[in-house]
Amino acid sequence: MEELIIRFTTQMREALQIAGKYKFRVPKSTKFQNVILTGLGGSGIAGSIVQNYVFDKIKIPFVVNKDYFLPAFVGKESLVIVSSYSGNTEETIAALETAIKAKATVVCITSGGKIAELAAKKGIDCIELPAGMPPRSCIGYSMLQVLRTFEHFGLCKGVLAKDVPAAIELLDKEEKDIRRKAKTIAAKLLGKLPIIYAASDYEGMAIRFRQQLNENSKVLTWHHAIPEMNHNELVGWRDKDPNKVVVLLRNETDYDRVQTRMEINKKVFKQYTPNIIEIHSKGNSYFERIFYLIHLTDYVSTELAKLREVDATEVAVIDFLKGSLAKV
Ligand SMILES: O=P(O)(O)OC[C@H]1O[C@H](O)[C@H](O)[C@@H](O)[C@@H]1O
Repeated sequence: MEELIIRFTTQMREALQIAGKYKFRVPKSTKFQNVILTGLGGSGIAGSIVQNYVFDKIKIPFVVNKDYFLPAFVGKESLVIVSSYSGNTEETIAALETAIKAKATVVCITSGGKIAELAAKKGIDCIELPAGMPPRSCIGYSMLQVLRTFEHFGLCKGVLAKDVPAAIELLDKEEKDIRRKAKTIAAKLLGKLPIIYAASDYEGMAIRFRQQLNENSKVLTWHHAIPEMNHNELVGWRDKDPNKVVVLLRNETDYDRVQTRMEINKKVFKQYTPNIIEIHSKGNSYFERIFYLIHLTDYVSTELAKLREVDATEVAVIDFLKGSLAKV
């Protein structure tokens, strides 16, 4: 896993090439009434992050779907982006079949599997990714193709040409510092329950970190977003527990009232745990900050795996689950 994280900016460069070369079958002038991205785990998360980004830009509804089913409104006027790295995730295949039946415009993002087969059979747009890696390590490949699709249909602009190259430069420059920071953070997480908080527009990022701690470090963790957690979860902070560690993902650009909330929240957390880690992003654009945080927290997850003496790559329990499901 660590080797894949080390080559993250190489992956991003390759992802830019894949995006640049891909020629869509569906014309860019096609207009939609809504957009749905369907995908699970390491492939669905790109959708959640892009959803946070386009929230204040996109003029039509955009729903991220992590299930077998699609919303009832999906029809001829919908764009359905099907994201599955392996192309074999049963929930995503089911959603693709529903999208085809509903006559939606479909774009698949995959390295192969049944989804690539179905896309070829039906003549559907399919952006192919290099195969053979764990899906969660391919977020650079998948996120850039989601952005490519959005840019093709005029749903956002400038990210691939400007923000992503700037992010690559930033990560290459910061690589040593990021790795050093990751080791320090992982040491503070060891043996504790991490509780991740971020501003709402970085909730996708908080989920990504949670998922990486689950799959790579093999730990339980939870996340919540601010301001929403100020209206419920904050009241749950009542018992002193030095085994909890709060991880605040912070950005210079976080809305000022949210930053004020974080400061007040810290005062509350401090009454119950001495462990508060603040991770500050770097970068001048949303995606520079996102890729900075992804890269840093990916390393945190593998450093924590090393400290816990677990294999970051294996997901035996998910294999067991899929094997059991296949028998039913
Ligand atoms: O991207 P996909 O191939 O559809 O996989 C979706 C998910 O499937 C499995 O559960 C893996 O353990 C996850 O890491 C992965 O993110």
